[in-house]
Formats: sequence, C-alpha cells, structure tokens
Amino acid sequence: MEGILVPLITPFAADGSLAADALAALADDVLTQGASGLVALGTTGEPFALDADEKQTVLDVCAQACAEHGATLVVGAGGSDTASSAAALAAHPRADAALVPVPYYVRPGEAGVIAHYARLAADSPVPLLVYHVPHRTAQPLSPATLLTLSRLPNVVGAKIASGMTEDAITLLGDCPENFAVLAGDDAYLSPMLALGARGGITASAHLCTDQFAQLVSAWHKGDAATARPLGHALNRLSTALFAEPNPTVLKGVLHAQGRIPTPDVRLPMVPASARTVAAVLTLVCP
Ligand SMILES: O=C(O)C1=N[C@H](C(=O)O)C[C@H](O)C1
Repeated sequence: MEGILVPLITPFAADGSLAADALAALADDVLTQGASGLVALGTTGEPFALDADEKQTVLDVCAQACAEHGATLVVGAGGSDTASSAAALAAHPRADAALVPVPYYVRPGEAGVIAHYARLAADSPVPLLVYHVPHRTAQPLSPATLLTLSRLPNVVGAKIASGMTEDAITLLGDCPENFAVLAGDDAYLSPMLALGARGGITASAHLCTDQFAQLVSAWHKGDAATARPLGHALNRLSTALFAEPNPTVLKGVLHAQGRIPTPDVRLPMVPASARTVAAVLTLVCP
C-alpha cells in the first residue's frame, strides 16, 4: 500500500449515462503513467449519485485495469452507521483494501469511532484503510485515537486528510512500522511524504500522474533537492483544482483535454466555472 493511488472520477456521456469506455481509458492511462493503484468509488467518483448497477460497472472496470497492470485496487465503502458499512464491505471481497470513512454526520465521539472500526475490521473480508477527513465527517480524532486505530488487527493504513495537524504528525511518528499512512489532502502530499507517508490518494494525480509518482519516489529516496520544487509545483496545481468543489474542476480539465466526453457532474454538484478550469489548464504539463 504505497505510491500514488488515483481516486477515479466517474465520467458521464452526453445522455447522462456512465461512460464506461472513458473510465477504462482513464484507469489505463494513470496506471501506465506510474500510479500504483486505483481507488474505485472514492469521494471523487461521486458514489452518492450512482445507482447499484453503475457502482458495479465502476468496480468491474477498475478491477480489470488493476489486474492488467498488477496494481492495487482500493474500494470506497462505508457510511455513517456500522451495520450498513459492514454490509458494504462484505460486497467487495476482491479488493486489496477498502477505504472506510470515519462515520460522518452522526458525530459518535472517539470511543464510538474506535468501536466502529473494531467491529468492521473483525468481520471484513478485506483489510481496511481508515479515511480520516474531519472537514467532511465533522468528527475530529485525537492522536491517541488514531494510534489506537493503527493497532487494530486488519486495519492496514489510513488516508489522512486533516492537514499537517498534531494528529497526522503523531500518527506518522508513532504508528506501527507496517501501517501505511497515505496523504489524502492533495495540498499536503509533499509535506506528508517528507514526514514518512507511504504515498497518497490524491484526485489531482489524474493530471501529471508521472510527476506525482516521481514526487513519491524522490521523497522515499531522500532526494529533497528534487522533491521540494516538484512538491511546490504540484501543490500549485492541486490548489487550483480544489478552488471549487471536487471533482467539478477536475472534470472540466479532463474534458478540455479530450479525455472524458463531458465535464458533467450529478446534482447536488454543479459544473465548475470556465475561469477556474482555464486557470488549471495553464498549469498542467503538456
Ligand atoms: O476520492 C477521494 O478519495 C478523494 N477525495 C478528496 C475529497 O474530495 O475530499 C480529495 C482527495 O484528493 C481524494
């Protein structure tokens, strides 16, 4: 569980249906360019707006691409209660790991979060990655809670999207050696790698995927002279991509590049402004 895992967008055709061919091409493209794996049905893939058949298509396309490339397949699963999260996990026995968000909206407290993951990990057919994203879940976690989660059997890593906060830094310093901390906040990818993250799950890496992979490899080799300026350049790209809600800008850029048939998103998302998309296009490598 290391390197850059790309949480794929879900492309839509002009008639509103899922564009499976474009999804397969994107998957192949990022894996060819050096991504180590894919995340199917991550937040970036708008899973909240897909029906059961569409989710299955996304999974099948991503599983096939990962099998062809010998890459890692992570599946986004889970919700705001434990029983439905366990049912979602049971449906993904083929994945290498499941990315499970801290239960959102209900704010169960830290003891509830620990009990949630302990139950899921005990029953899950696949290893779990904790997805800590407090700006979406409204559930902060202390460093002690993250360390407790990192020691649960069958919890193999965490995607940390809480910025360079004390919880992230403590986890990087004190988690078990075989626990994979992955950066989940694109703007903090380079600093997280510098502090020991194994890689990242970053939507920005749909673009310039080879450079994101190079950033991971440079920090892992201790080549700060290469990593620092590259990290700053990619951070400028990520900041521009997240100027409006993800994945609206990213879809606008991929469409402008001719890689997906439309820039469409499903409600309640609305397309990004042309100006924001144009700002990213000026930064994207040829
Ligand atoms: O889908 C994901 O996984 C990601 N989602 C984040 C978000 O939209 O908050 C961003 C990150 O790049 C990956």
